[in-house]
Amino acid sequence: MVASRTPLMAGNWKMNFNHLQAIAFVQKLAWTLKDVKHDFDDVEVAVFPPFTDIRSVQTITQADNLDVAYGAQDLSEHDSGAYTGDISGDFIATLGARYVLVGHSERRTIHGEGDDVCRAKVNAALRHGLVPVLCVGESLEEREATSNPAEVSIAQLKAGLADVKPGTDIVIAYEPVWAIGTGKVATAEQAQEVCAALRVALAEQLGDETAAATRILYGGSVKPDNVASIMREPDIDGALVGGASLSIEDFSSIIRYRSHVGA
Ligand SMILES: O=C(CO)COP(=O)(O)O
Repeated sequence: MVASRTPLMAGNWKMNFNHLQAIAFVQKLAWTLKDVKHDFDDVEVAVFPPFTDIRSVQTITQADNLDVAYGAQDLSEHDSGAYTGDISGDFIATLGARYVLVGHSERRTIHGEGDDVCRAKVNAALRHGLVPVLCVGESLEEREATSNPAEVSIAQLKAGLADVKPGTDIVIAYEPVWAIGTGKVATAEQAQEVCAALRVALAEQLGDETAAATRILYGGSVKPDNVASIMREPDIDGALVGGASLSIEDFSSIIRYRSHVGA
């Protein structure tokens, strides 16, 4: 269990960067962040590269003694065997990864992963000592069809965590589908409203102590110019960044959000 809600700034590279590009990117990120460590002392940084890059990211972070965690963007719900194309949580953990995304909206919509699959994947991650980052969020149609914008996310959270025990180290990422890759960021108030409701749902499911210690991230068009206002909200403990995490300049600025004017 995390002792406190250390802010987590996570870059989801999606299907970008081959392993050679990943090496160049992480080396440059290390170089860029080296002299400004005091700006983000108490912030945890993580990247989520494609599977084929993880070994290279491990090597670079070890060689440079770099304080950047990494994780996979998905995992198999199975541990080993005849599952062509699947990647086991065991393989990911053996590469020194700390995290794994589960139920990203692109997996849910493009690959048809429903709540049962997400639940099995959360359990698989935990079996291998990985911290699952369970992604939840509503589509525009779902948001418009209800008076409670948190309804869909709460249902996804409860289903995904159905077998999780109190005290387990997990991360939740609220990513409204209508804000992903669209440039349409949720307002800080909209993001806070759902994240606060998710914390209440966490408390109902796993108890107050776990809910108070669990990090809830916001994702969806996070950029250097909106991250500080999002991070000011009391129930938002970090960001899951897509497009802007592919730019050294933008991602390092997001990591250093505390140094932004007015932050
Ligand atoms: O899906 C996301 C992160 O997982 C968000 O992507 P964008 O930051 O590109 O909107």
